[in-house]
Amino acid sequence: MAVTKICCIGAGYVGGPTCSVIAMQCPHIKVTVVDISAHRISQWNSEKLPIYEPGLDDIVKKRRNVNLFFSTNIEEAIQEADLIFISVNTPTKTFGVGKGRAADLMYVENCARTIAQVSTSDKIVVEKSTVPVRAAESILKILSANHKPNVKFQVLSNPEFLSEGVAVENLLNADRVLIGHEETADGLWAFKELSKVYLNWIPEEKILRTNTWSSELTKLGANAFLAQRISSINSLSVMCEVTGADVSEVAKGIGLDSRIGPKFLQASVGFGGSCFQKDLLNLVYICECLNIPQVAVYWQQVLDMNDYQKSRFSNKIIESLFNTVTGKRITMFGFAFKKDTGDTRESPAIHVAKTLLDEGANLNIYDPKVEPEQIKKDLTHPYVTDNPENVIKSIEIHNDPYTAADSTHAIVICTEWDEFVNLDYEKIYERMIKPAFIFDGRKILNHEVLATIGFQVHTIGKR
Ligand SMILES: NC(=O)C1=CN([C@@H]2O[C@H](COP(=O)(O)OP(=O)(O)OC[C@H]3O[C@@H](n4cnc5c(N)ncnc54)[C@H](O)[C@@H]3O)[C@@H](O)[C@H]2O)C=CC1
Ligand SMILES: O=C(O)[C@H]1O[C@H](OP(=O)(O)OP(=O)(O)OC[C@H]2O[C@@H](n3ccc(=O)[nH]c3=O)[C@H](O)[C@@H]2O)[C@H](O)[C@@H](O)[C@@H]1O
Repeated sequence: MAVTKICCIGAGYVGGPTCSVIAMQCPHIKVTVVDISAHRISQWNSEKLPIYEPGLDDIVKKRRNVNLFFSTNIEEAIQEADLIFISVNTPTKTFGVGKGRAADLMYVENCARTIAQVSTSDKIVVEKSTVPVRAAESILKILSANHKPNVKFQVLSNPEFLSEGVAVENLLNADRVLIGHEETADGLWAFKELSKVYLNWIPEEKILRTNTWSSELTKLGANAFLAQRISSINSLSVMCEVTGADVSEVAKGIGLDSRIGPKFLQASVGFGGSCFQKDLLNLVYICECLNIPQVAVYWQQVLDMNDYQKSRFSNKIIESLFNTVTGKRITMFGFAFKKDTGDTRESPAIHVAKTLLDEGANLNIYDPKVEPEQIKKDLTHPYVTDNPENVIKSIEIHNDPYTAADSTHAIVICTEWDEFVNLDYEKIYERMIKPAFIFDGRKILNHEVLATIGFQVHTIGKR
């Protein structure tokens, strides 16, 4: 069998871009991305895609309705596919056993049940969602217990390593494609079939073959390592602020060691995004279940340091503004969890906004890509406030950075959007209440120039 039809369940930040790139690189394969959300599918079929990702619009325009399809007809897409990616969300559980820590595998399990129920031919089922180690075992058990006669399944683990904002670039030039398979002849066969899809554009030496459990654990481990580097440099940023060292200089000096390397050493307001926290919590929970508390405590510290960094930054804003922000108006530049995405999941900006709102501040928020409705949704979520009406009264969402800064006491940079670097800060300064403050949570601005203009400048990791 050669794979000619792929179905991807889950049209999100992973399923959408990944399948668009597969469709572009494999014109001979029909790729159908399905979702239970009719709204999401209609967005994928519209002019304005549901996610902002540089380069994605072009690919979708070229391949949509050629060999790339977005559909809500999940059963049909599963039935006709040779290979099925499960790319659904695996959020942190919000209830029951493991609440607040374990990954909720409900959506993955639902997919497995649907696949088993509707499949009338053999399938390769590929776990692309990030899952706890040994999740493939549960998927296989569900498939095996519910399948139609004479239908066989192989389950592969093929975790995704893309970063939002550079997803297309990451997918086209992946550092590696990791495929874990069952250690049997059928498992090896399934590995080869999936490899053949990637070999259309990924060099063979970049395809890494492991057993299923290694593959699952590698994904959690990779995110834990990346997050750990950020917490490590953020911990040094605290020391810099009390000693007079400069964290940018320290990071450069550390990163020039070829054993360490320069990436992921950018001190910040703290890491955000849908995965680092979720995957670390999951790793910690797995360690506790495996009765290895020493390892659990080790990784928990990465999260604790991140919480500390987010609180430190928010508290610094209040302290600097003479210990009160009640009734003051503050500008937030950036709401997404990083630049070049409209995604706000676990964005540190939400933490900063919550702290300031709790203290009675009013906020003018500007982000080039986050939808106003999303900002309102995030800031009126029960985790953020028990008084949503009050929050709505206290925030203004702007579509221009200059009006956002008008008559405010301070600007807080929460996201490192390139456009913030080149704004006319003299013009902005003139329109602000004095003394005018800038809190650069991303270390992207020229602080000397800002100080010369008259701003009181505060940043991370530098006195
Ligand atoms: N966002 C990212 O950058 C990355 C995410 N991941 C992992 O990939 C997985 C997916 O993440 P995202 O794409 O960000 O999630 P997402 O929330 O953007 O998309 C998931 C989609 O799955 C759909 N869905 C849920 N259950 C379904 C079902 N039974 N049938 C059909 N559709 C269903 C949802 O409606 C949603 O549209 C997660 O496990 C995540 O940890 C991995 C690497 C990168
Ligand atoms: O599993 C996932 O979801 C993905 O998680 C991250 O990707 P992503 O969250 O999209 O973005 P990152 O570039 O990793 O940034 C995460 C957060 O860390 C922050 N960050 C990043 C790098 C740095 O040096 N300092 C820093 O504070 C970013 O601003 C952002 O808030 C990983 O980088 C991907 O490899 C992985 O596939």
